[in-house]
Amino acid sequence: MFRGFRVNIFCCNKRKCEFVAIMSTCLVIVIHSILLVVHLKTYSVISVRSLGDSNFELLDSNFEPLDINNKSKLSDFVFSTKHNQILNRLTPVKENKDIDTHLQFISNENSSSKFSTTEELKPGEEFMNLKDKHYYGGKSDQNKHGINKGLTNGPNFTRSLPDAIIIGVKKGGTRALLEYLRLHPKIRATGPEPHFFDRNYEKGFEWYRQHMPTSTKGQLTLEKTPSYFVSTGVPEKVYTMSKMTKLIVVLRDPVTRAISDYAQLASRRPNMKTFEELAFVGNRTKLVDTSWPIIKIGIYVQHLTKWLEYFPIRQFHFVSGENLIKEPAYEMKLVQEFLDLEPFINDSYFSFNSTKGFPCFKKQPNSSKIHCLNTDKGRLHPDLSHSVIKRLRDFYRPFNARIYQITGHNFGWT
Ligand SMILES: Nc1ncnc2c1ncn2[C@@H]1O[C@H](COP(=O)(O)OS(=O)(=O)O)[C@@H](OP(=O)(O)O)[C@H]1O
Repeated sequence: MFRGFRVNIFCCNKRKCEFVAIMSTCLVIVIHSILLVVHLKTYSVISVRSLGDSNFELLDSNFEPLDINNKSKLSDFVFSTKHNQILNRLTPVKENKDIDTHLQFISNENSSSKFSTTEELKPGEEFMNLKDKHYYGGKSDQNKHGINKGLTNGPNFTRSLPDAIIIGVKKGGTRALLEYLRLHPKIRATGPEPHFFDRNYEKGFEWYRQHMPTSTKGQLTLEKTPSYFVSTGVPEKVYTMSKMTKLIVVLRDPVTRAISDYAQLASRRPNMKTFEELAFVGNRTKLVDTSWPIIKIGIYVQHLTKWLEYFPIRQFHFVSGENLIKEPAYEMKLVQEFLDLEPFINDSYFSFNSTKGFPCFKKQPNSSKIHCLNTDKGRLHPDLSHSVIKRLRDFYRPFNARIYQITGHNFGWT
């Protein structure tokens, strides 16, 4: 009877009836798929950004920070609301020797049929690609250039363009400085280098902001990309973002900096020419080859002059790369002053590791756990002859003298 009723209502003949049945089934499938996608997008995936063993943030599927006290949101996941317990439920964060930021993309345990795999993302590249796909809105405030300074993601969280940038120099000790600065509760810093002003500028400031960590009111946002110091056009672009940006430069003896840079390159390219072959030109004259980027980076005054066309010298802070190793707490005191921060990072955070020959640090002064930078920081340098070193020192001396004058600081490079 029911069959007859359906046929009477929808179908004039059998073929038409079959057609209606197929179309209805398709419609139901499409509606289900849409609902599934909406559900997945909204609830089923979260990411976790680990900032260290006890420090991390949870982001929802739109990469909005999750308020972990908001149980209604978390109830979508089978997680305990305690930080460590949440972390324990993830596949272990891959040992991160360089304490860079790691992201993990995990499935909602409630919806294993939808996402059955756990995908681990590498820091940096993958993190950025993934985030490119997402955009989240929110209230924003604009600076005088019309660029949004901050984007509000709820009552407490904001992603802000950086207040300060460690712009250089490559192999100066920039990673150490950034990791030390992270110890300060008023500082939020990116792990990977965003390379916004030298490689990703065309992606726009919104892209840049997405790569900044979340921060709360009163916290400073920071990033480090050492190539900014020497890259053409970067000073103007940073100025366009904000002429108030504070600029930090870690300067290291340009001779040891060049050797360090070479050691890094050579470690990746086994058949590389020797340092001497690359650093000098002319068989007899043996002039220093200023076109070799490794040499060119060390002519600090040339690069700084370009920055000074846009920023006054008072907006820079120069850290001695050598002293950052000898007296990290003292250098940190100066940086904190420059950033108008309470002096928080002091001697009690550092512990010199004589095997490594470098300071390591604790995340809490009374903690027994000591963190050191990866072994690619503090590499063995190639042995160069005295005459090679002397020629390089003679070459850099006049440029160094100008740097001492401009910065008002004698770095003591002989
Ligand atoms: N605490 C601590 N641990 C290890 N290494 C330290 C530290 N402080 C400063 N340094 C020095 O940092 C040098 C690497 O500099 P960067 O971090 O700026 O390098 S990079 O540009 O980001 O590749 C690195 O250079 P090399 O020694 O030539 O490897 C170190 O001398």
